[in-house]
Amino acid sequence: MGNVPTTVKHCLSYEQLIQDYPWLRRWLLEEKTITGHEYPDFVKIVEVGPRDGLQNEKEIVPTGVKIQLIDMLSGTGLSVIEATSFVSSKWVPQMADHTDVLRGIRRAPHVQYPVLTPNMQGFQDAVAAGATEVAVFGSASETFSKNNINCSIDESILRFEEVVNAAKEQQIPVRGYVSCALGCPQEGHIEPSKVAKVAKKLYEMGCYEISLGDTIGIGTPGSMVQMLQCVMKEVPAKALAVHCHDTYGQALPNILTALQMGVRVVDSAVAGLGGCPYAPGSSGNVSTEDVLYMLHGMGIQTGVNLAKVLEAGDFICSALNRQTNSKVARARGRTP
Ligand SMILES: CC(C)(COP(=O)([O-])OP(=O)([O-])OC[C@H]1O[C@@H](n2cnc3c(N)ncnc32)[C@H](O)[C@@H]1OP(=O)([O-])[O-])[C@@H](O)C(=O)NCCC(=O)NCCSC(=O)C[C@@](C)(O)CC(=O)[O-]
Repeated sequence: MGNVPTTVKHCLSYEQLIQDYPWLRRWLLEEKTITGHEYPDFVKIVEVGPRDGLQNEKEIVPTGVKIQLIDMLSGTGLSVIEATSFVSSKWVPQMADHTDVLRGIRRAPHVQYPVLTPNMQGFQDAVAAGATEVAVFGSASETFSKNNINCSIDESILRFEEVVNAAKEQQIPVRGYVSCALGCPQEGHIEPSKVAKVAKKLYEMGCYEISLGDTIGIGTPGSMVQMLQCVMKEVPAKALAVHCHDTYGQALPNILTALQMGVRVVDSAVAGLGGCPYAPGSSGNVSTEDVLYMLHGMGIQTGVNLAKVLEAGDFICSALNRQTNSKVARARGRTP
């Protein structure tokens, strides 16, 4: 059953309410719609805090802290926790301990722990460290591709094909990212057709899910609609995820818009950690706590326990000696 405002609940019985308000009855019982939009019963959350959240930290975060964070998140009901990246430590020093992190975590049976692998070297190192799921990460912006992974978009596609083919042989699922889906820190506006082109290539080569990244958090529901309309001509909604940074405070409306359009997977980071080292000005990911609060408030299930995610957020904020970026955590007085 959906949520009925508590103030209203106290005045009238639930039965009385749904009898008196046909629109409410329709929403709660029949159409599962809110103001005319269809929403899913369940949304999958992909927790990216340990990777996207921590990769930009200036001070090296102790490996033990990363492991403890992932272990705490494993007990929250999350089914996917992106653990680390097998990238060059010269490019991203914070992820240099990828092997120790992956080997150190206590894997929960129901949880996948994907890791980023930009090329065959990363893929081989990841598999040697015990990775059972990997992610390749491309971009819709030429400049960002060059800055982030030191190659053009076309070159990156060739590299990813190698990774995906090798992964297929070992039955390792591959997720694909398209960065700069709503704008680029260097090029500004990115045509939706460019996003769709890269998304299509990743999907056709065998990525089971394509995560569309608003890397610098610049999008609005308007640009999200335009981009998704274009991408959905090439990749089915069921294979798409949205990955929103909250630089301009647009992440939740953008996610809501994506859900209205049929997206069922949302990336987020505990405590709103994050920022991309190659995207100046990008702030944290949308916080997992805030996404859960919104979804649960709409009667959408996630299987994730908000209270336990708040505890993991307390832990990492204390370890980093910083305030949470989660509005829900702040509203609940959880500033370490
Ligand atoms: C892709 C490379 C490696 C190319 O880097 P490169 O310098 O072009 O690599 P190369 O092939 O020319 O090799 C140069 C050296 O790097 C080594 N190397 C080569 N590959 C690897 C590897 N996998 N792991 C470790 N070392 C590696 C290689 O062995 C060699 O070592 P040397 O002989 O000089 O000692 C580099 O550009 C890189 O590591 N980039 C990673 C950037 C990154 O992690 N960015 C953040 C993640 S993306 C993101 O955050 C966006 C996302 C996904 O969240 C979505 C969104 O928000 O939109």
